[in-house]
Amino acid sequence: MTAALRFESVTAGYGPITVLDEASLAMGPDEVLVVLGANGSGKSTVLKTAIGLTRLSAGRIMLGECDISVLSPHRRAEAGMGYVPQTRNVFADLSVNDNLRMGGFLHAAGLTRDMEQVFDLFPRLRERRRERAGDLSGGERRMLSIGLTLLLRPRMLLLDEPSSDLSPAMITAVFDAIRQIRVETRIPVLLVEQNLQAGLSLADRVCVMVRGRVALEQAAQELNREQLHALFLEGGVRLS
Ligand SMILES: Nc1ncnc2c1ncn2[C@@H]1O[C@H](COP(=O)(O)OP(=O)(O)OP(=O)(O)O)[C@@H](O)[C@H]1O
Repeated sequence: MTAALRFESVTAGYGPITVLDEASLAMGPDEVLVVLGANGSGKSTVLKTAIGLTRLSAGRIMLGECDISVLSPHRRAEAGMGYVPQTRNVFADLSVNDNLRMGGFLHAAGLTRDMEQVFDLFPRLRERRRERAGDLSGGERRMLSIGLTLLLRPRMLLLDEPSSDLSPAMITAVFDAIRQIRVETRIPVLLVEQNLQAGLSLADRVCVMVRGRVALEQAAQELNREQLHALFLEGGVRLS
């Protein structure tokens, strides 16, 4: 079966700095692949490399049967890669409604329906749709950020630490929504997480990064907790 996204011995980084060191991983066409690892192990760099924001010095990246290693980020977005960054990417001075109207400009004909789908996923956004995005809580902004990406009708989702800086209740709401997106669309998801419990709750496959290398890639069901502990300790983080 052809993977939806595959890294083949990818070495990549920022300018002269190498972060990913011959990283290989594969995400099936109907799969949630969760990338775990300690702080600074290179998780976010995996996503940034997937969407073309780093310098690739060796290896290649395949989107289905296509080698996208030299495609620009906007071509990768056109090819259906929907990226939700960790940092806020909403227009603080615009209302929730106007953010979504701007985000949905590519599919204007179906915008009303698409916006309703976003509001169905995130009822909290419907309640606050006339308020400035800058006045939303961190969790609500994360919801809006995911909603904006969904309006592009992506063929895969790449999510960078959707749990970061959120309260437990917000983490539950955001992860329930990701689960719902999967039920409705079956699109594959590449999810970077530091929150082990949240990440594992969605994972079909797990990949653990240690200092820029893929130290483990395995079906979530087969995951050996001891091995996971050892890898996190190697990466400098003690699991609770
Ligand atoms: N724009 C950048 N320029 C130079 N170095 C960077 C840049 N972004 C990240 N790095 C470095 O790359 C390494 C991996 O960072 P990355 O953000 O991928 O790790 P991470 O596993 O996602 O960490 P965290 O969980 O803390 O977000 C770190 O040493 C970091 O300092």
